[in-house]
Amino acid sequence: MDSIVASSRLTRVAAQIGFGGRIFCSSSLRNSFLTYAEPTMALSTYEHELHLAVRAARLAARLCQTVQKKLLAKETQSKADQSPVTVADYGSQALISWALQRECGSETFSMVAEEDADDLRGKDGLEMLLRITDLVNEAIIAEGVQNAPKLSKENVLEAVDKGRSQGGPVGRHWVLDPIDGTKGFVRGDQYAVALALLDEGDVVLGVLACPNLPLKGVSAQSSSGIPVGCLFSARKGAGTMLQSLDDSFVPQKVHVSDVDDPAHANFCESFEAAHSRQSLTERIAKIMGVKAPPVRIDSQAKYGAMARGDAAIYMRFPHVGYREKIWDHAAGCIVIQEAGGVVCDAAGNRLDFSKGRYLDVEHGIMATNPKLMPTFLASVQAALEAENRVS
Ligand SMILES: Nc1ncnc2c1ncn2[C@@H]1O[C@H](COP(=O)(O)O)[C@@H](O)[C@H]1OP(=O)(O)O
Ligand SMILES: [Mg+2]
Ligand SMILES: [Mg+2]
Ligand SMILES: [Mg+2]
Repeated sequence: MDSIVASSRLTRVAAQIGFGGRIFCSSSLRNSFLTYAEPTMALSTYEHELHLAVRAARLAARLCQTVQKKLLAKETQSKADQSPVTVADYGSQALISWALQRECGSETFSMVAEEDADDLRGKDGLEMLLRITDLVNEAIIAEGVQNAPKLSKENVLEAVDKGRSQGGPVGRHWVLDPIDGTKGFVRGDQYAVALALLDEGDVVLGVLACPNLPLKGVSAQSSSGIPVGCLFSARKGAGTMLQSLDDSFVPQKVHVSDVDDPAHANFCESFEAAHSRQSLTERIAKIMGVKAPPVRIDSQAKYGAMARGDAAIYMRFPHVGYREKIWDHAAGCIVIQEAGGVVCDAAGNRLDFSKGRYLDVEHGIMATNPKLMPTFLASVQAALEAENRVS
């Protein structure tokens, strides 16, 4: 049975306790919570942690939506257009860090996240820090969190700086991109709050909150009145679920496209030409026999869209010298894999998230269904060889 449906009883109990009660994450303490909540109920592995991740990502997504609305309506005073984005990045990271530590305890908590609080400390960062602190407190109040103390600016700094962990192959580490796709966020387009859990070097769960992604497929994007706001969640061995961010949509299991003829396949890639070598991806598509034009979307929303079959192929080939980070792919990778897809680098290696904050890959990252993967890999290698011959 899928994780979201199977956890409905726990969800009810946990929802009653909310962020006001502390639900522990270590297995012994978790059992004590379960004994208290429901003596006969057994939790599948990581089910409880997935529930916490979904709640935390949803909370952060609401903060991002608030900031994005102000940004687009130009209600926010802007020294530079980047400023409100930074507020949302920090706010999202602080909220998720705070929410997870509140539930899991802070003693053994480890998080590898994109942002740190260096720029917020000191005089120049004070105004921004105060705005972030307000946003975070407003989000906690709006969520109706019981017994939540008001966070001070020092609490916010600490929460953000909890993301400095180096990760690695031992123990558990949360992996967070508080806003993935900053450029899409500024444009009013796609972005994602991406949260995953690493256990002994393996990604065991992932959540992608995509506030602007249409519920009915990415091609519905331009039509007005189409409901938006998707939340993808995946747990090792339990599949990938899609639910709406506002809970108006019954959670359902999703699968990658099963198309096996490249002529009927489409591919997705970065919206930003500066993030991906679009001449290379065009060449790969041509060699492979893909006829449809690329679907260009910002952020890991691409992985979510692909997990439900909006596109059959994912390509990301950054410009030479760019080094990938684990928070840009951990959640998206398990969302695809649990939906039946395969993710690897251009040499066919699985992605290794156990090496620290960086993700070292050969040339780029690719994903598709198992039927298309051999042709896809061969096409990528042919395109890279052709490129080498030319240069
Ligand atoms: N020069 C770059 N090349 C590739 N990716 C980049 C570059 N600069 C930032 N990114 C990151 O690429 C991701 C966006 O992916 P996409 O290009 O598929 O939309 C984000 O994680 C973004 O960081 P950030 O999290 O700060 O937005
Ligand atoms: Mg990112
Ligand atoms: Mg980011
Ligand atoms: Mg960034």
